[in-house]
Amino acid sequence: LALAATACGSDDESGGSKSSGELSGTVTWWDTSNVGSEDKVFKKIAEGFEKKHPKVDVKYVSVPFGDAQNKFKNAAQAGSGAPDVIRSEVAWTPEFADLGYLAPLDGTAALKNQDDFLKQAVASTKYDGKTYAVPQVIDSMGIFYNKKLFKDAGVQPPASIDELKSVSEKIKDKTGKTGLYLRGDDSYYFLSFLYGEGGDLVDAADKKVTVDNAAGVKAFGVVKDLVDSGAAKTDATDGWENMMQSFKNGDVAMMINGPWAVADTLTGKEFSDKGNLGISTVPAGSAGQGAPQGGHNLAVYAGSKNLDASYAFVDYMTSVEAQAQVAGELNLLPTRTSAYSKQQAVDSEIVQFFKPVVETAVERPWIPETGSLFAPLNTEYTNVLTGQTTPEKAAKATGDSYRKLLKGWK
Ligand SMILES: C[C@H]1O[C@H](O[C@H]2[C@H](O)[C@@H](O)[C@@H](O[C@H]3[C@H](O)[C@@H](O)[C@@H](O[C@H]4[C@H](O)[C@@H](O)[C@@H](O)O[C@@H]4CO)O[C@@H]3CO)O[C@@H]2CO)[C@H](O)[C@H](O)[C@@H]1N[C@H]1C[C@@H](CO)[C@H](O)[C@@H](O)[C@@H]1O
Repeated sequence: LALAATACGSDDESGGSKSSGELSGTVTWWDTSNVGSEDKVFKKIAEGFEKKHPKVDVKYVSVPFGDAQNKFKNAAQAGSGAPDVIRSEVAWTPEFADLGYLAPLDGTAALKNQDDFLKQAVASTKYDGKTYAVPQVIDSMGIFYNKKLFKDAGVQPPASIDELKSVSEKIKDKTGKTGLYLRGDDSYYFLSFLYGEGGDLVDAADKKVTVDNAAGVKAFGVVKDLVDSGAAKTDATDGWENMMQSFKNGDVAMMINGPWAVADTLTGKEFSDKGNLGISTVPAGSAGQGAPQGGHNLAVYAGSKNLDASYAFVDYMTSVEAQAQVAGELNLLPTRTSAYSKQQAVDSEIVQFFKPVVETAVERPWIPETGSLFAPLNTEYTNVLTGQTTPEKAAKATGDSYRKLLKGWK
């Protein structure tokens, strides 16, 4: 890859910047954040970078989350059309790094005060002993609930699957509404149920596929029963839209979701008084309680022609000030410890709720294949919820797919 010589100074061989003068040129940034809610704030912060560096022009490109991973891989592979900076989801980062598409950031201006980052947020940015991204947001999941519906039904947030079912039954009796919207087209929304039965997708330490063990079968049975019993409603497609509309319109009393859903939720008629939005921990299963860890990093494309400005942009967008603003305006979780004591983060009930949740969230193995575990799981999960397959068959089919993906794993 040709190392870029910026307009004012050149990068030395290591990619570190020796340019003494002002940064200049363009930085194209692919942002995957939700359009209409999150994107506005990230754009605003990026404009602050341009004010600080008047000779740099940030080209903001909004790329849907569902398209960005493949779009970036295709562009990087073709060597044309890739952005300078990409918002790289935690599972994409090890894969992009493994493919050589990301610039190592150690020793560059992108990485400042590394010790300030939460260790579980840093984990997905490290690959083969190098740092390939900077953590921007970290997240996990909880039960979002409609306090008015809960009051009308005389119920409290459910702490277990059994309580989830009894609470849903009371809500149905008293208000006619369905208790839970369970997203059916994205198996990330299955993980808290899998962890609740003591299961997991894989055991990376033992290089063992575990999604098809007894706990995995049981977990598929739990979510199937939630739908079959009427405690939850689901859809095989357009899950995000249907879940958000149902909850925002008060058609369901609960959804399991994460901080990235808050800004959009608060635009719903049921939550014009944001005090009506309650949030609680995901229900425990028969073996325990756990929610998944997700989030997003900012990474620099290895073939960027403007590494210096890209490093500076990544540093700026993940700074304490930027993270505090994002916590205040979007209720997203900082990845810097120091950001949690900033007033905007302290004042956010959502951030304060999720802080201990992300500290105990279940981490996935940050290996290049981690992101690829969801496509086969999505198929089986959706088919279980729509009655097209059984928990036993779904677990087995998923396990078989994983053993094809993870060469040599048991
Ligand atoms: C299937 C996909 O499986 C995995 O994704 C996992 C992911 O690894 C999990 O961590 C989890 O992500 C959380 C996330 O952590 C959490 O923050 C939130 O993100 C918010 C943002 O916060 C919000 O700002 C906004 O952006 O919107 C975001 C989304 O709401 O919610 C996410 C969960 O939705 O769950 C993902 C699964 O969804 C793979 O990584 C691929 O993405 C794969 N898709 C490709 C697979 C290709 C081959 O089939 C196919 O050809 C391609 O077309 C498909 O693109």
